[in-house]
Amino acid sequence: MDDKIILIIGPSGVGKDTLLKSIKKEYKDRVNFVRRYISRIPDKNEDNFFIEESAFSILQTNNFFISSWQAHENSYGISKTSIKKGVNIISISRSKIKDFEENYEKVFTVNISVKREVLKSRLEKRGRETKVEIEKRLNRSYDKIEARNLIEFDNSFSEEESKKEFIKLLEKIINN
Ligand SMILES: Nc1ncnc2c1ncn2[C@@H]1O[C@H](COP(=O)(O)OP(=O)(O)OP(=O)(O)O)[C@@H](O)[C@H]1O
Repeated sequence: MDDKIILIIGPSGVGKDTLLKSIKKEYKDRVNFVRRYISRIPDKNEDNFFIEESAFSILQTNNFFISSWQAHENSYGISKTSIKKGVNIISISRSKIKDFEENYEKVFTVNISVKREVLKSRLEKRGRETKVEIEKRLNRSYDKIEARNLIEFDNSFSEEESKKEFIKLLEKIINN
């Protein structure tokens, strides 16, 4: 099977980690859920590697990451060795799509979105950020996404419904 990279992008709080977590058990033998290195403590929806900022910069200097970025004052990275043969799913920054498209032929980018008021209520309910930080996230504006294979995914529905729709999409990509 050809290697495939499925990039998951979308604003903070849109439900990326929740969506990936919901399908993990079912797909763990068919899909590599790539864990990110993050310089903050992961919350309960995440399965990532937490490392100190100082360790992060050592890894970065030593070319450990295929892609790394800063978001909301934290560092995020994907190690080169964590991408495996077959299908890989990775939650990344929308600004880093090219890092993968330059290295892999079959890259699919799934843009997760919800309406502003849904995003607001999800961020408030999660309670990870302060009111001011939430307002900043809601007021961020986004440029047009440049991606080779861009797929839009509306995540405004219940977790159950979103999961079903996401599985449909995933099957299409895997069997494509
Ligand atoms: N379909 C859904 N229906 C209702 N609530 C949801 C849904 N999906 C996610 N949530 C809730 O919304 C909040 C944000 O979700 P999550 O942390 O998965 O977002 P994220 O996109 O991964 O954010 P970040 O990029 O900041 O890590 C969580 O509290 C989660 O429980």
